[in-house]
Amino acid sequence: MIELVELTKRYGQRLAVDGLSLTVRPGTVTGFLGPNGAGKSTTMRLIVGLEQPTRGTALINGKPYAALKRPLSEVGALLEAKAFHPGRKACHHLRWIAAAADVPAKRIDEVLELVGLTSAARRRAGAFSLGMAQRLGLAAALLAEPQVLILDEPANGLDPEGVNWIRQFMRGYAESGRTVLVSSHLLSEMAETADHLVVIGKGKLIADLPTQDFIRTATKRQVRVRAPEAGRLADLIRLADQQVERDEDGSLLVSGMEAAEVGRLAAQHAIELHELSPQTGSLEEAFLNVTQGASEYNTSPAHTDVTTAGVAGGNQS
Ligand SMILES: Nc1ncnc2c1ncn2[C@@H]1O[C@H](COP(=O)(O)OP(=O)(O)OP(=O)(O)O)[C@@H](O)[C@H]1O
Repeated sequence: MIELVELTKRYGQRLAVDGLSLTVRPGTVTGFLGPNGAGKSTTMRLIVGLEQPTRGTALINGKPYAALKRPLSEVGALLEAKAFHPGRKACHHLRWIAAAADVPAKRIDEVLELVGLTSAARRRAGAFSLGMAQRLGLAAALLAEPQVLILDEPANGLDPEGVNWIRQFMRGYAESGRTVLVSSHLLSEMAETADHLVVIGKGKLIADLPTQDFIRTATKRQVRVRAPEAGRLADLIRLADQQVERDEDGSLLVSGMEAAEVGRLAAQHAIELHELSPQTGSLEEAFLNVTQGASEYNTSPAHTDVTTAGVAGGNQS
């Protein structure tokens, strides 16, 4: 379990983490989300004692990192993919960590096998691709079979097989009763992996709740309806003071009513229905809704102005 109490980190004028209080529980994968610069990596570094808080505390299994007797068997962290000596072979990198953590050498082969790096064990880590470096970092984090796993963007650089593997792995790890905290910008991936979400913006807590609740509360709930007499049904819905819009494919998207209510209304007026389906929003939609205004680095809309773009002196005439 990880507990943060009023955790705060200031760098000069900048409050990177601002009074974060939350608990990351065992048995679940907790996704840690936030726009760029929100303070996710800083929070993770504070948890594992790589930074000192300006104020507040971070506890792992009830203790600050520095007070853990066998830190590597309590918490494994993958924070920086290329945190190894580039000239060292992968197996040698793991050997010194194993020695420091008092882990038997045979465990090195097990973790290399687990992350799919057995065939690269004797290659120099400096020549590894980003995906291979991530796998090696994960192998190091897992050496002492820690109770708590903290992963900062672990899917970064992984190929599709690797992304799928890490998702299954994190789920399995949490199901065995351990704690997993993982940050990621891959929201569709997070929607499938995380049971619970912590969302921060500008260092502050925005949301801390189960993934499905987060999506439900932060997105528009709609019901899609297909009916030959869509126009008549739309009029009845508006008469009931609810909102309805026509989608491009001719179906209706009703807001403010449950599917059963729309079905009842249609039945009362003998309107034939060809589809009646509640629409669930996406994690991406929910994330964008709640982090509006909490993002420091906003971009302009993603379209290209063809009248001026890419043409030096394009507005001369
Ligand atoms: N060592 C440091 N010195 C000064 N400022 C820092 C330092 N580390 C982080 N910051 C600042 O703290 C803020 C939070 O950064 P952090 O890397 O924790 O965000 P993040 O949520 O992990 O972002 P991203 O999604 O881009 O990785 C940023 O404004 C960053 O510039």
